[in-house]
Amino acid sequence: MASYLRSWFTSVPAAPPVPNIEEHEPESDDDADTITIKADDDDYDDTPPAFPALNSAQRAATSFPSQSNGPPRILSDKAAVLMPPPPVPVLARRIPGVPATTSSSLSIPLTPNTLTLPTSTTKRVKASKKVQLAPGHGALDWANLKNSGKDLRGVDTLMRIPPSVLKRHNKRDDIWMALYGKVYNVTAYMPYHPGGEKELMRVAGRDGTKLFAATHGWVNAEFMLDNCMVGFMVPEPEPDSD
Ligand code: HEM
Repeated sequence: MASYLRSWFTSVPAAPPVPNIEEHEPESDDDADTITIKADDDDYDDTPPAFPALNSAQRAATSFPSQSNGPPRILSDKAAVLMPPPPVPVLARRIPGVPATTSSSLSIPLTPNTLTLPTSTTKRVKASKKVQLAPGHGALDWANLKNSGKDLRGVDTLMRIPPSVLKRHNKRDDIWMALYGKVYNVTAYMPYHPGGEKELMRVAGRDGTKLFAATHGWVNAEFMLDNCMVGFMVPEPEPDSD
């Protein structure tokens, strides 16, 4: 057994010999076919080529004598001859809130009223007085009802209506009002009014033009209520003097 093991160990082949690498200086640089790889990085010349090339026509044509051969000159404060800055416009020099004192004909007259800065950037928003309308009573619903062909006037013909007659129609279920000289039966419109029925009742049976214009002059009541019109406002007739 021991002899077997001995013979097994002694028959293991020996490791291959490590080659010994040595650096050699090239014998001669004159040989053009030989490319020599130098071991030391310090021997490389990393300077970039001159651009434009030193012997280029571009460089020869330059008008700066100091630049003829070297790299471009960097402008220093001393060497640079710069244009003076443009004059500052009069308006740019104004102080907000202070009227301009200049008498220049081109300056805009500044008054504290027009140019004072707002003291706050918060926009004051007037609280809306719109009411929650019942379902099915929006602007479109009213437009549909108005154009449905249903009689919303309650009268056969347009009439001449004096204030005394208008005054008789001042109840929730029979409400007329005058707007810009025309009289409307707004009974059907009541539940559709975004400002609520209470607001309309304030002008029930009287001329509501002033209040209407003060609240929402932009609303086109003439169009919205065209099928509710019952007549025109006229002055009260003179009592018979018999
Ligand atoms: C019968 C004629 C009238 C029509 C057709 C009418 C129509 C309207 C409409 C379309 C709006 C909504 C406005 C919007 O969206 O900004 C509105 C809102 C309002 N209306 Fe009238 N209106 C009438 C008469 C009046 C009158 C006579 C008053 C006052 C007495 C009044 C008081 C208001 C108010 C307070 C609002 C809410 C405004 C808000 O805070 O946004 N309306 N109305």
